[in-house]
Amino acid sequence: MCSSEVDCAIEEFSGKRAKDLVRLVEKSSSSKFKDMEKERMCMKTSGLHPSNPVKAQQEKQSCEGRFQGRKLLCAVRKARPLPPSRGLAKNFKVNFNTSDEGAFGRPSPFHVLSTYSNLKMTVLPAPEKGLHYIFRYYAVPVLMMGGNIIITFYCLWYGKGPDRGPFDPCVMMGNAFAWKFVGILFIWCFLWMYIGGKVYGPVTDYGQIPEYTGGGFRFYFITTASYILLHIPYPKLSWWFYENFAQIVAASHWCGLTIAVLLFIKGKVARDYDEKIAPYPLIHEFYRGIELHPHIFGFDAKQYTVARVGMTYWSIVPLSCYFVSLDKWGYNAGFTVNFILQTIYTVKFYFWEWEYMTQTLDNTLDRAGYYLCGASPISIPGLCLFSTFFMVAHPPLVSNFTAWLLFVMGIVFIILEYQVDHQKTEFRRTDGKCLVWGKPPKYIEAEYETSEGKKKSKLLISGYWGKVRHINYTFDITIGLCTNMVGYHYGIWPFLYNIIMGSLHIHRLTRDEYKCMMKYGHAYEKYCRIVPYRLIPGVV
Ligand SMILES: NC(=O)C1=CN([C@@H]2O[C@H](COP(=O)(O)OP(=O)(O)OC[C@H]3O[C@@H](n4cnc5c(N)ncnc54)[C@H](OP(=O)(O)O)[C@@H]3O)[C@@H](O)[C@H]2O)C=CC1
Ligand SMILES: CC(C)=CCC[C@@H](C)[C@H]1CC[C@H]2C3=CC=C4C[C@@H](O)CC[C@]4(C)[C@H]3CC[C@]12C
Repeated sequence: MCSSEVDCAIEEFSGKRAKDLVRLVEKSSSSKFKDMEKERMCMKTSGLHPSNPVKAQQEKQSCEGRFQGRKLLCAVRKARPLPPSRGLAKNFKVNFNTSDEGAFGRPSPFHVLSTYSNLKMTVLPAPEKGLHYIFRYYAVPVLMMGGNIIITFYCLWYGKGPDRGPFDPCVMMGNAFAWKFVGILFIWCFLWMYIGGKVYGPVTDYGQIPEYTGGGFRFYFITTASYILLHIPYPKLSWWFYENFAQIVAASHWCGLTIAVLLFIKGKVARDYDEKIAPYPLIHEFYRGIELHPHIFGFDAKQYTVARVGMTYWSIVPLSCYFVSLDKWGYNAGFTVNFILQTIYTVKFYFWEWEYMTQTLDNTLDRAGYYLCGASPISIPGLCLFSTFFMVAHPPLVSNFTAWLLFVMGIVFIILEYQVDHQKTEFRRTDGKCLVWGKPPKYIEAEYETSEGKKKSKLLISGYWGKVRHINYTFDITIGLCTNMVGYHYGIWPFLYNIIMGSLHIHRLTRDEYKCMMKYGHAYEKYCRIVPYRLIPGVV
């Protein structure tokens, strides 16, 4: 006999495990994290823990009762009916009706767009079908891929300035110069993947040790120097580059798309690791990617497409556009500032490439699909560097003083962003035995589960990481603003990168927090309580 309506509902749900789960949840002191914590606990109690994919797969059936969990919670809380489906995670949400808002707040609307890729798709059962499913797994990939192409080519046409002529869709096929240029660039980057020692990333939960090519800094200098030296035999090289830029981006896009298709086929038929992944609609898998660290021709696909091909554009686009602008208009303080800041940002990237490859979400959470590998060869030159291209035909009108003030601010933000990223890397590298702002760091001990059992980690609460949870994103946004602000007289156009990357940053931070919450549970909740702000101290 059940002693109460609540217990009846619990027994009806799935026995003692569920009862423990709900009681634990109800006891939880902080309700702002209940949704996430319940999700974790349901996964644990039912064997569906994210870090135990194989076991999870075997026991997947045993979580059948989770759908009744929603019914159960209504009884437990005598609450309002649950809100409509939120897709993937919904199946585990035993109680969604928390009225508390807090540091973490309600699951953000940005979750809808999230890929949650490293949360072991194995353990997350296929989402329920419905409108939300169609939107998230069909519409979002199509909109992102289609939108990316349409916006890029429209902007590249418009950015050419008053003498642009009518829009010609044939640019999307490239031309002979563009294909030669892109062919050489891709092959050059390809060859450099074999030069330089090996660098290893953190072992994944399914036992893969990601392997990357070192020597990024040397690659950057030799590539940039070679490009500059090529101007001796071909003095008009920068002009050719600028005049054929849309075609170059188009050819680069076809190459990126081909790599994304190859990665998709490889993920379907020849995975490097037998990581169990739940099936999703093909278009979503293509967009999100299937494998986490696929190797093609013996090297890491994400490093090749993002850190080598993509970031090479970040070096040669500003260089070419600056040469052309000098030729066309002479010295312009605004353009000079834009060029120098873009260049320093690239140098900083290569200086920090190892940390990018081993520590960042792109490489620990995101999979190798269209989003990273296919889009980088088009989006880095076409969107990230659009403002620089745009300013060739629309020279900045800011005063020298404003331009150099923005320069100083940009440099300060680049240094700050580097310090934030480096502070975390050093802290993790030394396992907390380092100085942060001259003092031994404070941290929260966190624990997470992997297929080899429990592991320990630390969450830094000193230094920048003790002030705001994603202050590196804030600095990244401000670097972009200082770089492009020199063109503000031309309205919204120079800020295209800021708008798109700003949205990607917000999407990214929700994915990151979701990942950390699932990985560390209460420890991350504690971190969010100690450091309640996400981007700006005292504000948001
Ligand atoms: N210009 C551009 O287009 C973009 C630039 N960037 C830049 O790249 C850099 C890296 O960004 P990204 O990888 O997204 O994010 P982060 O460098 O913020 O890395 C997030 C990860 O760091 C760990 N972590 C979080 N909080 C703490 C803490 N308090 N102490 C210790 N470890 C913690 C967690 O991983 P774990 O599981 O190891 O605990 C978390 O998943 C940033 O500087 C960002 O601005 C990023 C995106 C786009
Ligand atoms: C669909 C669409 C528009 C996708 C664009 C995705 C990519 C072009 C970007 C996604 C993540 C971006 C980056 C992450 C981190 C970086 C470190 C920073 O120091 C340099 C820039 C970058 C490599 C940046 C580049 C663009 C992305 C790969």
